[in-house]
Amino acid sequence: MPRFGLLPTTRLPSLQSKQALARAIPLPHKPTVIPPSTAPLPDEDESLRDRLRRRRRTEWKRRQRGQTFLDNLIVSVHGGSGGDGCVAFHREKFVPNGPPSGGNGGRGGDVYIMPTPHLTTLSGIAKRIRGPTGGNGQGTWQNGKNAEPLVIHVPLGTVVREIPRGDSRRSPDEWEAEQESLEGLDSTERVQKMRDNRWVHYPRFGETNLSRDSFKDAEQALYAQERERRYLRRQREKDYKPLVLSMLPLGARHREPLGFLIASGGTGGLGNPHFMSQNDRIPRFATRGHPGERITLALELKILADVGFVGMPNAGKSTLLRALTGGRAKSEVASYAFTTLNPVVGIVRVADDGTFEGSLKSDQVYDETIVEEMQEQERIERGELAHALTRNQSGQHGHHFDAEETFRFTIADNPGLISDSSENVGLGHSFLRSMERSLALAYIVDLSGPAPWDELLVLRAELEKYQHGMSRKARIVIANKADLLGGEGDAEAIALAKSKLRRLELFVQEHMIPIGEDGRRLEVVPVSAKYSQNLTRVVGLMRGHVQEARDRLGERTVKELVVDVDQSQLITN
Ligand SMILES: Nc1nc2c(ncn2[C@@H]2O[C@H](COP(=O)(O)OP(=O)(O)OP(=O)(O)O)[C@@H](O)[C@H]2O)c(=O)[nH]1
Ligand SMILES: [Mg+2]
Repeated sequence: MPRFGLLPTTRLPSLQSKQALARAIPLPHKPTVIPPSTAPLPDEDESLRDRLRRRRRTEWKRRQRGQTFLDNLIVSVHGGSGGDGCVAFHREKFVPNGPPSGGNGGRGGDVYIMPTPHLTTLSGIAKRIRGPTGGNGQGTWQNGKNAEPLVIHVPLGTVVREIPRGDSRRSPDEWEAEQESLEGLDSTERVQKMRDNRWVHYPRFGETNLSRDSFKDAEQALYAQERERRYLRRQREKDYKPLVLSMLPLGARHREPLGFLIASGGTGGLGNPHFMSQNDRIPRFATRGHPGERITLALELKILADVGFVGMPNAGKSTLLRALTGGRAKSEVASYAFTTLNPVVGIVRVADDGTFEGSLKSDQVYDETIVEEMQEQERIERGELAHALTRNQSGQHGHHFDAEETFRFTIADNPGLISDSSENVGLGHSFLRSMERSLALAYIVDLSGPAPWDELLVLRAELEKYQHGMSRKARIVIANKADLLGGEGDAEAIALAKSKLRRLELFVQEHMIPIGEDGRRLEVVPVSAKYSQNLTRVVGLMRGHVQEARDRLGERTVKELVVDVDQSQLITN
């Protein structure tokens, strides 16, 4: 017996509040196996404090008026310098003049860039990034330690470009930096400084070394190597292509666990045994570590989601994203406005028969994040998760769907748009820039609100104010929270709900711009994101629109949008 007449399936708990819901959903319980925990459950105060904390963060973000959504950043990256080689001689009882025994320096840390799904903005990335320095060599042939690599985590959809020579935003590379540091010095001082940068001498032997032939030969060889390295590096710069870190959400596996190498660390210096020769049995010099590669990158966050959600705050965009991705996309859900502060991208995986990953768990309720966290905490307290299998182990999710999946598209859940967002009210609209290239947009409105049709007008106006013609990308109107209509299932309430939906449909037919030349109107789909109802229809429609847009764009443009990462190695070592 349906509780309301708009949606096909029902069986909803009758709920007045989130606390009631937490009690209403029976959780499997094993009291005989695990004794009840004495740890206190999260109480009302705690949840209130948490809620306040989250709200304060939102308020702060609002005061920034969208400026903290950083989608362009120039970063100067230095690979770590190599460690210095060591000048030492072996000392042992009864061996008065032991052989040279200085160890080599360790390699400097390489710097990698890695697309990471849970990041949504570039604002956490430092503008100057330096890999760790390698360890210095030590006596008794002890080589210095190689430094750990450093990984820069960036959001998916980040485009990485090297800033070319001649651009004022570019920082000097390792050779240019040295030249700058020598400016204003006379020629003797320059030579002296360059030697200091390259050589380590045995104490009090600096002067003597300079006059020895073995040192002069070694110095010449070192400069020749440097020239060759610089030549190869400059050659390689010509082949740099932008690296688009966006293929990965579409399921590509990481080739390298650390991401993509962007700046190699410098090699370590050589210890004094390396310079032993016929002419010099006791070399009293060693080389310093080489500086790491320096590169200036322009990072641009271009979220290349196929479908972008456009809706007012609290319409349920984040809940819908979570329901469509089977809970994989972690977008925060709460009952206050502007919960989502940055766009979040999720992947919808669809099988041939129209089922999608999110529809595998039919009775799943996607509630507010805080409620879900409380429920999870309760389960942990009861010890239920102690032996729980992971999602992949239990086969409910993930690889299990791989065989059935025939189509996938990405969705971007955006912050709420309100009237005058274009005047930078609310969170502003800077995030829309990341959606300009979405293939389609979906309006999300709250069907339980007093006038969902007015929401549509505001949303369309804001899109148009941002970019003329942008609202033409809208393909579908999702009328969410349909479960709140229909009262207790009485005929009168159902009739009312139906007439409200009908009114919304009529409004869309009369006032919203038709899609394409054939005059097709936006389709209105009533859903309940929270209880995953009627979502198969939404997925079916979105799939059609994405497919259509991809076909229309043609092969060439799609390739431009999604550059194959394999072909665009930024560094070709
Ligand atoms: N009853 C019901 N409540 C829903 C549904 N979808 C979302 N909600 C609730 O609506 C509130 C807002 O949901 P969100 O998903 O955070 O909304 P949003 O559009 O992402 O909001 P912002 O991020 O602030 O723009 C939460 O309290 C949700 O639990 C639904 O289908 N039915
Ligand atoms: Mg949200």
